[in-house]
Amino acid sequence: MADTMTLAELGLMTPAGRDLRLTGLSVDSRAVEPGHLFAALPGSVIHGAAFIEAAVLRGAKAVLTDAEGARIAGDRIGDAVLVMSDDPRQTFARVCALWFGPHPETVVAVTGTNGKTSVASFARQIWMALGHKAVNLGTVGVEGAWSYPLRHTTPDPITLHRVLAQARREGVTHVAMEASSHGLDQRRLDGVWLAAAGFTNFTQDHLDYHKTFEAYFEAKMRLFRSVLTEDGVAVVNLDDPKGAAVATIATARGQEIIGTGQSGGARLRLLAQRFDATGQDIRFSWQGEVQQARLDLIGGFQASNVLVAAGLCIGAGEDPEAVFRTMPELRTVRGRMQLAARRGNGASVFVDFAHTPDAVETALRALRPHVMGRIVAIVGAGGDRDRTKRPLMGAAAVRNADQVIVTDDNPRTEDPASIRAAVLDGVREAGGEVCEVGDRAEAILRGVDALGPGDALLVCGKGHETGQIVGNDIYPFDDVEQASVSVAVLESRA
Ligand SMILES: CC(=O)N[C@H]1[C@@H](OP(=O)(O)OP(=O)(O)OC[C@H]2O[C@@H](n3ccc(=O)[nH]c3=O)[C@H](O)[C@@H]2O)O[C@H](CO)[C@@H](O)[C@@H]1O[C@H](C)C(=O)N[C@@H](C)C(=O)N[C@H](CCC(=O)O)C(=O)O
Ligand SMILES: Nc1ncnc2c1ncn2[C@@H]1O[C@H](COP(=O)(O)OP(=O)(O)OP(=O)(O)O)[C@@H](O)[C@H]1O
Ligand SMILES: N[C@H](CCC[C@H](N)C(=O)O)C(=O)O
Ligand SMILES: [Mg+2]
Repeated sequence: MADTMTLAELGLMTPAGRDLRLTGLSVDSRAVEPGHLFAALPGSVIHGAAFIEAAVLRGAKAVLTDAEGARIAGDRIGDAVLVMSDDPRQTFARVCALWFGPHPETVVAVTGTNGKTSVASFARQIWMALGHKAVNLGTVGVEGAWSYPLRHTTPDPITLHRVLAQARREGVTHVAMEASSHGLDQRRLDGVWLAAAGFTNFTQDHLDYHKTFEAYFEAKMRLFRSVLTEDGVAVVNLDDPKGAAVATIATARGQEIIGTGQSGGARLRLLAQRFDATGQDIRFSWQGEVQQARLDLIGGFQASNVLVAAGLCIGAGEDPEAVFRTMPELRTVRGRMQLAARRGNGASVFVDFAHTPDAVETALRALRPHVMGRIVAIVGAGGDRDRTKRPLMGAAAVRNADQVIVTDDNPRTEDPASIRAAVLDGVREAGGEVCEVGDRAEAILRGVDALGPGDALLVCGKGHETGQIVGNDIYPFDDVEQASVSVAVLESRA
């Protein structure tokens, strides 16, 4: 990382052709230190230009903004130098890349409503099995050959480039990162050079932010339209209804396509799956050549994620045969169809991160072929998030489970009872057996108690999370731990 850099070294031009030396970068006026460049970005709540005066008072020497920002700032910019850009978020992302210096040699990114963390983890596991020093970066932080906590799935460009440059210094050569729709829309990863980019699927989420399905899809497509260059490889799950549209966008950019899935046109094509209690065997073909592999992973959709991950590794230069040989070593991602506990009567408890209608449906349907008895589902929806998905999640649960318990999942600043009521509306509309248990620990206990021999419980929504967010507080809570505790309590009573 540079101690200081000039505007010219960062590729920034001022209207008067002035240059000056900067001591740092910030997007938040409260983080500005003397000599910083302050990026006054158009926000979803307010334009950052409203804070230019505060940033200059704290010593900002240069301000990067757009025409609207310059208008808002007026003469409050004082002696600081104004740098204008039509797309200041993109310019800022590129500035961050230059400031923090090179990232690991090979970076791939994956987008999609569901499956990003799983694909990123599988790609990292494949690389590590092949002897590379690799990490995945996203919802679960940075994991693998080097670890680092993160607050966002796709961090802001300052954090992202600081962390990537540090990973390189730690000897990391390969990174698989998640590209969230917020991150893509806000150009957070526009300064990253990608070898390959992947698409898993497109269903409902985050409409609170994007407003329409079209805007949500277009945000995701920025990965192929803008971030991945022409010589990058696009790995596209063609089984998704939007897969063909994604492939068309990538082809128009001249990107090489690796299609995955059951579709006839897939270069990495899934031919057959056979499920058992601990995982599945898959038959697939690579450019027509048939292969077979054992996956110790629960859920048919995990095979789809594994193929996208394999495609990304091949797209980034690995030998396909070597990649396929690593498949039996892949382990489930924390909190994704994770076997958390087993009762004395043989019933299993799985913890999964399903927090969208499609994920709830996919996860429950995927569990079915692994289970001989009934399936009980625990479901809840997050507060301060897309409200329209709540009844749809309830309906998805009741359509695909034999019994449903509705509970709380991070109510945040909303009234938990009204979130549960919205989920219950969906359950009742679809018809089916349901009970409401607000306290999540008790819901899990009751779910485990309901299990007979051969039954399974799927605890949806929190996956790897270790807290329940109520108001602005986070209370320690871990579904995997609660599942074990519940089994222990019930077995000791038996
Ligand atoms: C909705 C959203 O993504 N907001 C992000 C966005 O904020 P914003 O631009 O809308 O902020 P704003 O409040 O309108 O303020 C505008 C500008 O003024 C600046 N400001 C504000 C106040 C002040 O005193 N001084 C100041 O300079 C802000 O830094 C900002 O640049 O830009 C900020 C700075 O980069 C981010 O911190 C912030 O992420 C918030 C914290 C967030 O929670 N984001 C979540 C929703 C998110 O990004 N999630 C995704 C997806 C997860 C998933 O897949 O489910 C993720 O990648 O994690
Ligand atoms: N390919 C898939 N198709 C449908 N559902 C999936 C798929 N992969 C995972 N899921 C479901 O989505 C949940 C979340 O998976 P994962 O964490 O990999 O997704 P993500 O895209 O990273 O989510 P987030 O946007 O919250 O970061 C899983 O627990 C599972 O229920
Ligand atoms: N990245 C997602 C995770 C949701 C997890 C779920 N437990 C919830 O709180 O809704 C979000 O912040 O919308
Ligand atoms: Mg994720």
